[in-house]
Amino acid sequence: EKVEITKEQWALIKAILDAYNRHQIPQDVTKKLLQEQYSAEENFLLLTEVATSQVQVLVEFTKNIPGFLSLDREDQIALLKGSAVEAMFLRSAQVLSKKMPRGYTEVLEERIRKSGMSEEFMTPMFNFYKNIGELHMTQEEQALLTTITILTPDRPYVKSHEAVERLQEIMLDVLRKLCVLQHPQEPQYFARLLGRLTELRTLHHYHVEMLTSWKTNDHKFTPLLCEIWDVQ
Ligand SMILES: CC(C)c1onc(-c2c(Cl)cccc2Cl)c1COc1ccc(-c2ccc3[nH]c(C(=O)O)cc3c2)cc1
Repeated sequence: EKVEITKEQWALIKAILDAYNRHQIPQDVTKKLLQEQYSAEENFLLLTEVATSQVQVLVEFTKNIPGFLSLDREDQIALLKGSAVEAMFLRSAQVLSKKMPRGYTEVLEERIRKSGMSEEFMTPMFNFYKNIGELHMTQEEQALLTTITILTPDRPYVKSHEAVERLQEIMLDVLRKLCVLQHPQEPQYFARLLGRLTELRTLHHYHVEMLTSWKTNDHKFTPLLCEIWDVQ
C-alpha cells in the first residue's frame, strides 16, 4: 500500500539523525587506534579507551531521543545499561563496514581480533559485522536501529514496560516506512534489519562471557565500563 511518512515522523527522523551525527567519538581517541603498537595488551587498552568514549557518546545521543527524558529516571538508566553493548556492536559494525581512509577499518578489525578475547567469540562477532555490511544501511536507518535497540522494553529492571514499548513502537513504525521508501526493490529489508536485533541479543550474551574471560586474565576496565556492565 502507499506508504506515507507524516510531517511529525520526518521531524523525528531529522532529530534522531542530527543527534546521531552530532555525538561522535573525538578524533584524538579514534586516531590512537592508528598508532603503531599491536600487542594484545596495547589492543585491549585502546579498545577499552574507545569503548569508554563510545559509552559517553551513547549517553549524550540517548538523551536526545525524543521522549527518552520523559521516561522514569531509573528506567532511563536500566535502558542504557541494558543496551550499551548492543549499541556498541552496531556502532563498531557501521564503522567496520565503511571503507574508512588509511586502512582504519583493517586496523580496528586487527585490534579486536588480537585483544585477548577467546576465539569462540570471533566467529559470531565477525559474522555480525559481515551481515551489517551487506545491508548497506543509510545513516537514518543506522540511527533509528540504534534508537530501537536502546528503547527495548524487556531489559532487566525496567519498571514502566508499556511507556518504553510505546516509544519503541513509534520508532519501529518510522523505520518500517523509511525502509519501504528507501529500499522499494527489497520488500523484506525491514524484516532483515529486525533480524539483526535478534543477532545483537545473542552477541550480548556472548559479551557477558567475553568480559568474564578478560577479567580472569586480570584485564582492567574503566570505572564507567564497570558501572554500565556490572563488572568488578
Ligand atoms: C572494553 C573493550 C575491550 C571492549 O569490550 N567489549 C568490546 C566490544 C567489542 Cl570488542 C566489539 C563490539 C562491542 C563491544 Cl562493547 C570492547 C570494545 O568496544 C568497542 C570497540 C570499538 C568501538 C569503536 C571503534 C571505532 C569507532 N569510530 C567511531 C566513530 O564515530 O568514528 C566510533 C567507534 C567505535 C566501540 C566499542
